[in-house]
Amino acid sequence: MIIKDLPLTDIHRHLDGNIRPQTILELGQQFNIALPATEIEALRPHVQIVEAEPSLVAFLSKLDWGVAVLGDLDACRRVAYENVEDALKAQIDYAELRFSPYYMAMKHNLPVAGVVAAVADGVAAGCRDFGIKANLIGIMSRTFGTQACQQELDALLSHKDQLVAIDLAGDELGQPGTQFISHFKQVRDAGLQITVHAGEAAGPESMWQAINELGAVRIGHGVKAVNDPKLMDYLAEHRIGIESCITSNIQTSTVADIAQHPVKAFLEHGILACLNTDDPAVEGIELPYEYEVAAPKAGLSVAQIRQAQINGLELAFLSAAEKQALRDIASKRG
Ligand SMILES: O=c1[nH]cnc2c1ncn2[C@@H]1O[C@H](CO)[C@@H](O)[C@H]1O
Ligand SMILES: [Zn+2]
Repeated sequence: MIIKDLPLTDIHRHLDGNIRPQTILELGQQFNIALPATEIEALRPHVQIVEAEPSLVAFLSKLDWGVAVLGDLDACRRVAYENVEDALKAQIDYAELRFSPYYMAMKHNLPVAGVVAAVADGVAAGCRDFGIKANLIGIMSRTFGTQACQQELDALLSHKDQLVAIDLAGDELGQPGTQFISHFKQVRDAGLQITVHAGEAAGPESMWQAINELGAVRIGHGVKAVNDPKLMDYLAEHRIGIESCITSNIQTSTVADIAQHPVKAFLEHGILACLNTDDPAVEGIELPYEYEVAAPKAGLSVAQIRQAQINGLELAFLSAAEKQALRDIASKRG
């Protein structure tokens, strides 16, 4: 259940994993790109998860058509803008939208820094038109290796004033965090916050590495922490946030059975875990589904779901004053 008089946040939401199937069709037409289908229902299984995929990497391939139709910077601006509209429709008060400019630029050789500017522009226009608050997190797509990530980081840091944090996403098993120590030193030197996808495909050691060597203050997914009691204690004690994405974890086969999802154990342990979507259009879900269907199936009580909602704002990369402003707005409407 969503508590109406508390701010609703989605702080783990990939903008480039949330490109509408209809927009994929339209942009495909606009840029003369041959898609696997020309009609929305036939396209859907190519861009959306139908049943759980065998692995994270298999799941991630479903994002590929969405970025394949980004034929110019205006297309990037459009999907960024539509993402804010989607967030409003999902009742979200504050979103942290993350995106990988290299991944978005790749297919049509767009200028990577240009993609960052276009996304920032589209999100700013969306926030003005739809009246919600959003910040941007820049992603380094580890799947494409360390050199591509350095190029991606250069582009992101050239627009660092538009970003609140940097993330590392993609193939966690194939490209371990140990390869990205120098990248994250640059992120810390630039004064940006750090969240890292870890403990999703790889084990708890990947989370320790993200915290100790990369400087992560939040972890995306982190499901494998349940296998490491010392890490559970550490996360609680040091207030390292866990950005849980229950449905995503089922669809990537990271968690076999939703009733066994570790987010309940995290909350019981006093860890700051919150509920998020990950890639809503690809998953075919939205944030209310995570609160109203997925979280109860994962065994969360009403009080635990409420705590998760509170944690989402607590973990947000916002100042205390910005958080209070969001609380004030929500309490008036409740
Ligand atoms: O659940 C996830 N785990 C790891 N990486 C992800 C997930 N969802 C999307 N991406 C990755 O994020 C970038 C686009 O924002 C891409 O690198 C995509 O593969
Ligand atoms: Zn993610």
